[in-house]
Amino acid sequence: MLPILVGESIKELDQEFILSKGILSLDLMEQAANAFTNWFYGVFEDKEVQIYIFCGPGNNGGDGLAIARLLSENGYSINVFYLKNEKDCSNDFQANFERLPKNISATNFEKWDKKIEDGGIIIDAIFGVGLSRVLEGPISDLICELNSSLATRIAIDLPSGLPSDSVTTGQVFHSDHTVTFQFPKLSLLFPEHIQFTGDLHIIDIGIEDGFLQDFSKKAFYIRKQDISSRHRFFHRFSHKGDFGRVLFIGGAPGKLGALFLSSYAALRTGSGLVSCAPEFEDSIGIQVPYNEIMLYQVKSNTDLAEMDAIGIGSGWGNTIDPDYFLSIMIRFNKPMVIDADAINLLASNPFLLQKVPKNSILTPHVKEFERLVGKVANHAERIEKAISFAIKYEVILILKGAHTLIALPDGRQLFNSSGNQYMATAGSGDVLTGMITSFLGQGYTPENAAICGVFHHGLAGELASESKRRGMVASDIIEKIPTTFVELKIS
Ligand SMILES: NC(=O)C1=CN([C@@H]2O[C@H](COP(=O)(O)OP(=O)(O)OC[C@H]3O[C@@H](n4cnc5c(N)ncnc54)[C@H](OP(=O)(O)O)[C@@H]3O)[C@@H](O)[C@H]2O)[C@@H](O)CC1
Ligand SMILES: Nc1ncnc2c1ncn2[C@@H]1O[C@H](COP(=O)(O)OP(=O)(O)O)[C@@H](O)[C@H]1O
Ligand SMILES: [K+]
Repeated sequence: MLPILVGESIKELDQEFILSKGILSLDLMEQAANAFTNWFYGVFEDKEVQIYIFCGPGNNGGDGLAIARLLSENGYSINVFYLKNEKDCSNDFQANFERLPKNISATNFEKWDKKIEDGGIIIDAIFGVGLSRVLEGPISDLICELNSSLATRIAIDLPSGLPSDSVTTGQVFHSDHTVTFQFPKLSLLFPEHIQFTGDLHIIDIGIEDGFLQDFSKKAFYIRKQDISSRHRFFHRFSHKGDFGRVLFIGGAPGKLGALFLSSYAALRTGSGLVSCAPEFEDSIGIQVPYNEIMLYQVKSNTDLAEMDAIGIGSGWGNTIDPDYFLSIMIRFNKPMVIDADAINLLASNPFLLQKVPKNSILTPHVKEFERLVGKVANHAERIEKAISFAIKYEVILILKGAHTLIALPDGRQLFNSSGNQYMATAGSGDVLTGMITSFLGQGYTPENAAICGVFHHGLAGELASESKRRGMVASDIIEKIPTTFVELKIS
């Protein structure tokens, strides 16, 4: 998985990498500028448009100057604006300033006539990871002016004004695209920063993943290539018992659909035998809309240990007796998947939290999470609370949303890359519960079940939205689960 570096380690990385390779920081800047322009050529082919590059005094500005040169050599029309005179800028800024071709006009930003031609592109190379304080004065005014323009806006490494791993209260560049180097900066994954980040592109500037590993052992970004090694593989003689027997408990009157969505998602994820136990006094007469799903009744003497995994909470309602939940946890006594109303039950009966089987997987959305841990001010605090919760209760806490966070009991934090906004539709969380429970029942470790469930769920959502967009519903995600195995070449 791709390490996410925070704080001082970002600066150390740069230094150690150039030392180990025996190259200059200027060479690494050139690699970064080449990686950026290669991305740019793929997205913006029209060389007639005017490109306005705003360069700060540090190495982010240096990147901007190197990019200006490369784009100009490739036939694009470039206008450069700098914030400080050359002699007050970083060494690599100065070196790239000297290298600017004569045909590029470079002007102090205070002399800018504030004109942007129709269809123009603004590239923000003002500040990157070296931001040291909130923006103010003329720089803040400049960003405000740029944000009001109709141009396409692109940020290099980070939108200027955004700290790399915390929230900000100041002015920030609003990007349509953020092209960040090597790994996502943590703050780019915060929901409250979406208007600053725009579409996130992580580009490789030549620092190997192995090299990054030494700088972060805690936070990681889950990508497509991280998934297949976490899967179990089945052979020709595998039988349905090998694929696991799973049970879903939930579905109070009026909320049966949630239970069926979880159950059917588990079948599509590969479970051998799927049962569901709706929360009805007499559930035997209930029509299950899928022939493959069995009805089950949880009685006081039912041997739940015969199940390989249990997913509990989808549409369970708010009238469940906490002692009933406790008896299920005690009788099953293995990691289980706890979602929705089961999470609400834990939140209102904290004594139950101590009884949750170790390594269970909790999947709250933001509101359910706040019921568990109290109000939070921002996503940075939410992440901290998720980490502490997972460590304290020795569970896997999956905080759902864009870039879903998987907080592990050993303190590691994994951020998901798959999925999109069209997944914000009723029942899509129930589908996730079904998928994770299915992998758990197929014999995956809780960590691998969580990672595979979250990644495949997001990928299924992406595939379903290709033709459905905002009309996508949770059942469409389920129908695309099998295709995710094809896409990832999982048998
Ligand atoms: N890491 C990598 O792998 C690679 C990194 N590279 C690039 O380097 C970038 C980091 O460069 P960097 O360290 O020079 O910092 P940068 O963001 O340019 O800003 C520092 C300057 O801004 C100033 N300043 C700060 N805040 C301010 C404020 N609020 N208001 C006003 N001024 C403020 C600060 O001044 P000071 O705080 O000292 O007063 C200093 O002059 C990184 O994001 C990436 O683009 C690539 O080239 C190669 C690979
Ligand atoms: N913008 C988004 N990007 C990626 N995934 C998203 C986005 N919005 C929602 N999702 C995913 O959709 C699911 C929604 O779950 P949840 O809120 O529990 O829905 P419900 O309660 O309706 O089942 C989560 O897995 C979440 O990660
Ligand atoms: K920037």
